Amino acid sequence: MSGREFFTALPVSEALAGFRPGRRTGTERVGRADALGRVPASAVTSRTALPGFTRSTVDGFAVRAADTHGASEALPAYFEVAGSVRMGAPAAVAVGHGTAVAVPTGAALPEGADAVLMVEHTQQTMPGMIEASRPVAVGDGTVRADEDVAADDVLAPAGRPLRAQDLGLLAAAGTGDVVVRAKPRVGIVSTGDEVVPPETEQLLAGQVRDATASALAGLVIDAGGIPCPRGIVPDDAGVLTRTLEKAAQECDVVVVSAGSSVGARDETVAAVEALGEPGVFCHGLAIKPGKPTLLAQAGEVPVIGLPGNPLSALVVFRLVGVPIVRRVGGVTLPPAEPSTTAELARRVASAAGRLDVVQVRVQDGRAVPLFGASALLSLLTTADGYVVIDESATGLDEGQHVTVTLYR
Ligand SMILES: Nc1nc2c(c(=O)[nH]1)N[C@H]1C(S)=C(S)[C@@H](COP(=O)(O)OP(=O)(O)OC[C@H]3O[C@@H](n4cnc5c(N)ncnc54)[C@H](O)[C@@H]3O)O[C@H]1N2
Ligand code: MOO
Repeated sequence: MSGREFFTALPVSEALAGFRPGRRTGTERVGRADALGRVPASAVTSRTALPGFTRSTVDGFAVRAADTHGASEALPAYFEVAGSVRMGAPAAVAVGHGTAVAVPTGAALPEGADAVLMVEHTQQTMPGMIEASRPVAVGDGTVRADEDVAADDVLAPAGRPLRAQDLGLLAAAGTGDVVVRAKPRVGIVSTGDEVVPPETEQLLAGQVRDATASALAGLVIDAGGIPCPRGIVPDDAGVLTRTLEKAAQECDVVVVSAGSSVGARDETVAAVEALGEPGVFCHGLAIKPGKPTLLAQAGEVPVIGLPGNPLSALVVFRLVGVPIVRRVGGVTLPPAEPSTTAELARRVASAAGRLDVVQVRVQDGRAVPLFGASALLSLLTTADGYVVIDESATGLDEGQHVTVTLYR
């Protein structure tokens, strides 16, 4: 893999498609109660069919559909009620020609029945007799024994993080635990002589509390990973190299923020290069904000160098870092981000060949762009979401309908 020059910024789509480190986490078995958001390592299949028995979907009377043919208000069909089915138990009575068995919603269909008449379409004429004022077709008011899930059907595909409804289906199928990918450990390194721990009470002029590491930890958790804070490294090439080396040995992904621009103290590129083969994949992405982004590999471990400005770091990590963390954690079917469409409240300019990420507030169906230097983190906390202007566009017009990806 060849290194690229900072000022030949790589399009984001090319970076996402081309940068594919082979690292994948191992597998582990987790109980269903702990499986929310976890990623099945292989497809989870059902041992049995569900519901497993033919089931009524209405309160009514199980009958043979043929016995109701032609039934109407004027000329009802008559049935002798042979008994009733209890919930949670097999039907004790069968349905024969001209007989009906009372069934509650969800009960097992009795032998001989092939449909259920809704109670509203029947009338009791005398004790033990009902009349049906409408016909039913075979299968009406029922679900088949394998209609929800057939034996060997996939309950949850490999690579798609488990959602609440997946856990429900696993429970219905009696699946108590799942083999999932281990959560990727993501080493988070902050750099800069001016960056101090967030716990610092009093700042000297020139100092800033480490904002990026805390926010990145949140995004890592969202992406299904485990944040592994590796502290703040001063502007010292040797210390940075050793910190990154150790992080690359102990983590599945390494993220380092700041020092990847072109200033005199920007040591990150050299430190990443020192990690060895295959090395730097690209230095510079065609994205605003976030141009000084570095993608590299230490062996199979992805190393992501983010811009120093916290806003830029978070924008890039969301677009580029989160997919990498997910992939390492075995995600092949990433969840869709929540989004809405809105009318752009004012024109936004953008350069062709560059992806622009515009923070917006959404008010009354309108997306109001928020502008300010990428040094201003409060822009992100004010935003409801963001609009992406892709590489081919040179801006968006006022009144244009745009897709806003929403922050959860
Ligand atoms: N001559 C040029 N200067 C700059 C360019 C450029 O292309 N040419 N790009 C600008 C852009 S865009 C960005 S973004 C920054 C990124 O530079 P670095 O990645 O080298 O980051 P630093 O200079 O170290 O830091 C930038 C800024 O962010 C603050 N920072 C850093 N880490 C943290 C943290 N963990 N928490 C809070 N704040 C942090 C740092 O104090 C600086 O103020 O370069 C521009 N310059
Ligand atoms: O890319 Mo800087 O990351 O625009 O603020």
